Amino acid sequence: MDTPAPTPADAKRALRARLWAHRKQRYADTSRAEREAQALADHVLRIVADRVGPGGTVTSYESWPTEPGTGPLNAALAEAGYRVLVPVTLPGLDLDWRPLGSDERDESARLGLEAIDQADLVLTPGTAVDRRGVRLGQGGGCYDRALPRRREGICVVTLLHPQELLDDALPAAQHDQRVDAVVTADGITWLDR
Ligand SMILES: Nc1nc2c(c(=O)[nH]1)N(C=O)[C@@H](CNc1ccc(C(=O)N[C@@H](CCC(=O)O)C(=O)O)cc1)CN2
Ligand SMILES: Nc1ncnc2c1ncn2[C@@H]1O[C@H](COP(=O)(O)OP(=O)(O)OP(=O)(O)O)[C@@H](O)[C@H]1O
Repeated sequence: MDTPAPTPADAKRALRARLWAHRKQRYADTSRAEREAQALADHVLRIVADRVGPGGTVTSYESWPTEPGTGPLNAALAEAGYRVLVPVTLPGLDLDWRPLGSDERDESARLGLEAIDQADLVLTPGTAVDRRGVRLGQGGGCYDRALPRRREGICVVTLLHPQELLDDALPAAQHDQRVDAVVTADGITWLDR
């Protein structure tokens, strides 16, 4: 019997597994991770300075191990007087938002699903992005649900490791929300969309 042809979802799953294995191997070296997190912060702060007014709102996130580190970035944004919101993942894999520094378990700190409409710039995690701005995430579809609630014209910037901006096209589905730019420790790339 023939093996069924792989679906786009199968292709995404296989690609995530490959890229995550690579992250695990390369970023076991914490000094490399720290160095790259600082460089990433410097690049993102340039975009923020260009696009977000004083005291404006940026949605960021608290990085997991082996993701590009957002610790130095989030600290620098707060220090510079920006309002930083981070996601809270709800049971249905939609995203609520809370201020950076609040307790994730404190339900009274939550701002609601619509709070992404307060953002002047949206930063997202990701696993890979292609040259058209198609983003591969964690596989939950969380950002695909949240991004349509941002205000019109607000840029979406995905933070990746350098080798995760792909020249080969990613499988794209109808629900996939495209991103405007990728920032890695190597610099900023604005994408054709
Ligand atoms: N640091 C960081 N924070 C982040 C993200 C991220 O990528 N990085 N997210 C980026 O989106 C959101 C969390 N994404 C999530 C995606 C999937 C599952 C999850 O539980 N997945 C199940 C499978 C669910 C299903 O298939 O329906 C699992 O892994 O068992 C949890 C969180 C918000 N916060
Ligand atoms: N707007 C939406 N409403 C309901 N389900 C959605 C929506 N967007 C995506 N999904 C579902 O979420 C699942 C995962 O989508 P996908 O593989 O594109 O996630 P991802 O972009 O990698 O994840 P994430 O955004 O969490 O980082 C798919 O089964 C998809 O059908």
